[in-house]
Amino acid sequence: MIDVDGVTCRYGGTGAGERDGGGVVAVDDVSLSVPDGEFLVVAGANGSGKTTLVRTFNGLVEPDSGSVSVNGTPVGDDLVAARTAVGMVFQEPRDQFVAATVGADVAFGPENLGLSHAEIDRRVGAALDAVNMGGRGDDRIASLSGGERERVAIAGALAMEPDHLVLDEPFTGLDEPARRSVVDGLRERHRAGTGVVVVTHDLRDVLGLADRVVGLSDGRIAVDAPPDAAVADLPGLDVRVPEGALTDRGGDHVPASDP
Ligand SMILES: Nc1ncnc2c1ncn2[C@@H]1O[C@H](COP(=O)(O)OP(=O)(O)OP(=O)(O)O)[C@@H](O)[C@H]1O
Repeated sequence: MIDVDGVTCRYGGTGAGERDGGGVVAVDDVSLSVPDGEFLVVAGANGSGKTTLVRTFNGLVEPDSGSVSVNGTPVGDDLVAARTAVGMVFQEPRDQFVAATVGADVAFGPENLGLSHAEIDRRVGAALDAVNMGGRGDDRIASLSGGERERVAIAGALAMEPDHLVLDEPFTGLDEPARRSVVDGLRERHRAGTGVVVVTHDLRDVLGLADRVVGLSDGRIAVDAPPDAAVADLPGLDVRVPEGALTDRGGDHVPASDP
């Protein structure tokens, strides 16, 4: 469980305690609980605070006020526990690769947990299988397509066996087959019990998978509802919803279409 309580984050300015004129308020007094196993979509226009908010979940961003705890422990008290429980896949996966080959990259996190070689191998194999990249451990990351890189980045997070997997705009720059492949992987993870948080300003790929949609506007929660109830309000937040979703949502997959 991730618990966000009255969190405010700002960039620039002179520091905590300053309400006005203190730089940009990216997240403004947000409270939110994310239960284990939930598929949550965090939507909102560019600059609405999505990335900043989710980065507080594992201490990548420290709030100026308010608190975040994971499984009951304040994030700042045990960063390793928070980063083990909350796996993060960044907006640009290139930023998070640390090794030249797929297998070495996915193994990096588990190696840092001090696990045995056998356990590391098991986790790497399971994580690559989960994203349909089984048997590709020796491939060079530089030789992969954008969709394959995204899936390797997801595998790297999965190998930590997180309670929650957080993905920031995972579909940017992917063509439809790649998007579909990532969506299928997320659906499987969710079915297997992992909580999934997807940050996006475009709901076409994930609305059908979501248990809940939180819409941000100017750093504040403007919508917090199941998808069926949320869709009517989302276009007002400059969030793209699938064609027909306002009148006829059904099934558990909304086909992606190119912009
Ligand atoms: N490192 C930073 N320094 C200064 N301002 C920042 C920084 N990161 C974000 N901001 C500002 O904070 C606000 C929220 O940004 P954030 O990236 O959290 O929003 P977002 O909804 O994820 O946007 P996007 O969809 O464009 O990634 C914006 O006004 C942004 O310009």
